[in-house]
Amino acid sequence: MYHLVKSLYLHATSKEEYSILVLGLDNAGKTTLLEQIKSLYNSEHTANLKTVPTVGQNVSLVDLPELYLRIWDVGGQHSLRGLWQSYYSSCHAIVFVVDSTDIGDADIERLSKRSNNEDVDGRLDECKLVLEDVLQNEDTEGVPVLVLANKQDREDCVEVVRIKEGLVRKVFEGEKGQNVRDSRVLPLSALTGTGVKEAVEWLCSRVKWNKEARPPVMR
Ligand SMILES: Nc1nc2c(ncn2[C@@H]2O[C@H](COP(=O)(O)OP(=O)(O)OP(=O)(O)O)[C@@H](O)[C@H]2O)c(=O)[nH]1
Ligand SMILES: [Mg+2]
Repeated sequence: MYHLVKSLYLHATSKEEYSILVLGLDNAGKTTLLEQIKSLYNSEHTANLKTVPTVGQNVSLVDLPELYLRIWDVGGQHSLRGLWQSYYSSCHAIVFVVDSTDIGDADIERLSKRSNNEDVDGRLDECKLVLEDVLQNEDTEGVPVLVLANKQDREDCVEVVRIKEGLVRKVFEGEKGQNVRDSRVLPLSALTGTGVKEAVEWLCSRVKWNKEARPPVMR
């Protein structure tokens, strides 16, 4: 009887916890995004928008009405990207943050046609290769991916529709895009907070949708 009551109590008081892995090149805005998420869902937290490059990881547990999100923000510098794969098998969704001001015109088809001395693409090629690498890893198979076109507050940003059509769709539909998976591209300004709520809402709906393939942990 005690055990029954205890398990009923635990069932009534516990919530599902899902892990979200935030990836992207260095300087994309991952840590700024995490700060905004924390301040949006925790009234006691004031966002620290004076970030420094992440060496290692930042992790936060976000308490939402229906579930918990454990958000992992990992360093995006080249030398740190090798660590990303150790998070893949236990994450429930991946957020890939793109700096919309550092990817030229976001048209990967034109990349191959340009001559070597034309340097107008910012980090488009690097961004494409890194995203492909994430999608190709067998441990990310079937994991929902949210691409965030960040820094949309800046005048020199590329619009989200171009990032979607010129870069993301081509990577996802290309031979390195791997299997069909749930994905979305959304605009964001991590600095001002515009688009943060929509991003979190999309993540919540997709991790629940995918919970048979990647079950949550109870907390
Ligand atoms: N204008 C603008 N600047 C942003 C935005 N998001 C981030 N930044 C700036 O971009 C720089 C890098 O932001 P971080 O959040 O530290 O980038 P990161 O992706 O965590 O970088 P790493 O930790 O090196 O991987 C900082 O100067 C931020 O203030 C944004 O939406 N708009
Ligand atoms: Mg960081």
